[in-house]
Amino acid sequence: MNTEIYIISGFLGAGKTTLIQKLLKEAFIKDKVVLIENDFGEISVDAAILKSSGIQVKEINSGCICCSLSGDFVKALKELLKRFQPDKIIIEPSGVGKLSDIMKACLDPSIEPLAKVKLRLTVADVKRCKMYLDNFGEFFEDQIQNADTILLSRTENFPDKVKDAYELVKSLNDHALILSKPWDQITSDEILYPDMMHSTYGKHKVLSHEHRYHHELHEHKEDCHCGHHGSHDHEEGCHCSHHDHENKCGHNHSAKDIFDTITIQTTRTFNMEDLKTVILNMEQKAHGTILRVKGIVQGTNGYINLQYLPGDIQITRSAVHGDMICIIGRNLNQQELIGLFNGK
Ligand SMILES: Nc1nc2c(ncn2[C@@H]2O[C@H](COP(=O)(O)OP(=O)(O)OP(=O)(O)O)[C@@H](O)[C@H]2O)c(=O)[nH]1
Repeated sequence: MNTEIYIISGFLGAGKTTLIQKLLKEAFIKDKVVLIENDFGEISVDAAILKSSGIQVKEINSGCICCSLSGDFVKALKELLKRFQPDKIIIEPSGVGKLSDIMKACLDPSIEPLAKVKLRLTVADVKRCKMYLDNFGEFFEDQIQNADTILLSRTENFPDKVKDAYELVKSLNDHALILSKPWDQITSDEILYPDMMHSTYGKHKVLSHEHRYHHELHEHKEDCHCGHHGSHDHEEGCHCSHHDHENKCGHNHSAKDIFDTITIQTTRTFNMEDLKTVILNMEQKAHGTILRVKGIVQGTNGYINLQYLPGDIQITRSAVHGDMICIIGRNLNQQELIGLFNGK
């Protein structure tokens, strides 16, 4: 039997890892699952967290799957399929990865006989999606436009943002199913088998997955406006958003061109208050824009899980051990940030 591939994409901090934890617990509990993690730092914080779920995790770090590692990714995927013969593979691309690139790899002729993409899901944060679209549209749009299910996150915290977020993602992709229920009210079945379920928000034309992939793979004629061009030849006059720029790295920009990532290993023991102070100083010292920070560090009473998004800091106890912090942003001052976390 073919392995099923589930791609869980979404911009930085949208909730991909949280969703994967939910799926593993609720829906995939009896399955043999391998998870492919492509985190943005040198060490994957998400992989460490997800390994604690007891599943096989393959980390692909330091770069986006799509660009520098594209050949390696296909190779790694093939090896995993042959070695583990899993029922399911979950791929969590980096928050600044492009879903179209992951799809391209999964449709590689060497993968197709072994595994089929069952779901392309993008998580979109209702609070930040407009900001991400305005500032990092190339990545955000690609994730939204290539999804067949879009799951809105943080809807319970920001109910007033749900309608606008819904309209925004729908304007970018009107063939996807958009799910907007708070996650504690939505079952994994509703997420994974949406063809049988209904969304809470508006009516959707729901295509079966089979139909969607067929749609993706059909031949694109000159006047085709389907928005899902994957592998046709792009002429000069073509305005679709999926050009294969074969002369360069495979697409317009890779995450490395746009984002700075800093990985800090620290032996420092933090108390909660220290860490809060560091975070408060961080935005000032960074000089540029910090988009996401996450890490696991030693605390005075056990390990601490740090999750930061602009305007949102979460510091909780961690069952998983670690000594690493990853920061992603733009125009960051690396030395200042390393010094800050190391107490210098
Ligand atoms: N309240 C609320 N919090 C959420 C939701 N989704 C994610 N979070 C929180 O947001 C933070 C980031 O979530 P992750 O699941 O790590 O996000 P991610 O997309 O894997 O992040 P990156 O891999 O760094 O891009 C965590 O602290 C989560 O608990 C949601 O729907 N509601």
